[in-house]
Amino acid sequence: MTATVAQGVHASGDTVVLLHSLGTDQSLWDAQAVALADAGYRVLTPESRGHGGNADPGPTNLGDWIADLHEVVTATNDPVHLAGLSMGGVQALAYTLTHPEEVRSLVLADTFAALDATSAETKIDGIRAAVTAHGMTAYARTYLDETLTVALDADRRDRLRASIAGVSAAAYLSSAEVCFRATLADRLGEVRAPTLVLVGGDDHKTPLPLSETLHRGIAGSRLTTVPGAGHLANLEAPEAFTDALLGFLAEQSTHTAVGRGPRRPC
Ligand SMILES: O=C(O)CCC(=O)CC(=O)O
Repeated sequence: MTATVAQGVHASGDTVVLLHSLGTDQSLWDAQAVALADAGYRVLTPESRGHGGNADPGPTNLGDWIADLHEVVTATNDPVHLAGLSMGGVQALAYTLTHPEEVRSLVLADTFAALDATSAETKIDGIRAAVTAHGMTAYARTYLDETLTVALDADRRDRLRASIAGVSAAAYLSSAEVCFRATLADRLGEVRAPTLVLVGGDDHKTPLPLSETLHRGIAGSRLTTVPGAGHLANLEAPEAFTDALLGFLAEQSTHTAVGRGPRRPC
């Protein structure tokens, strides 16, 4: 994974690692990275294999993602707050189960621990057929039409479309296979990190029942619905999503988080 630090203000607080979804890149987190940096966190937004600036051909199993993330986290020399959306949430959960001592807190947004096997294979078959027959440029348009429930501004929508179109079909498919075939539901009881489960109220890609399963399985977890948002809840309702994230992290942080307000220079 390539890792970049959000343009730095207050970079001395706890580290928050934000993991993007299938087809997107670190810019998925632009709004939250700025808000978290303003609140005093050090923010890392690594890019998954085959996504954004990460030229790797794609993962072969969950272990690849865990190993990549281990490099990012160990370089911080400190446990991190780990947040992931959809595919990023699967990565965050798998990482927490493997390296629990490195995770201060966990945020699982619009994601799942396991899909039922039939719907996982149906999703994978659909992606394989679409990206093979029509390529990623066409797939990116379909993705936006099927995923967004809120009209993004034209520039944001274009950047999202370009990030998806920029992923190779092979990397998209291998990432989807690893993500959708994850079977972590039986291990939710092992999670000890304080956990926030967030889901867009109109997320029909990873709908509420999947988040309810996470919430039920992870002792002491909190479930928050983001009203008026779909699958990319942090883009579709950035204020509400960011407020929920900041509020949760403030309770878990070892530094005193700075409140929302104008950015201060380093
Ligand atoms: O590619 C799709 O149609 C859905 C992607 C998905 O649900 C996983 C993700 O957003 O990470």
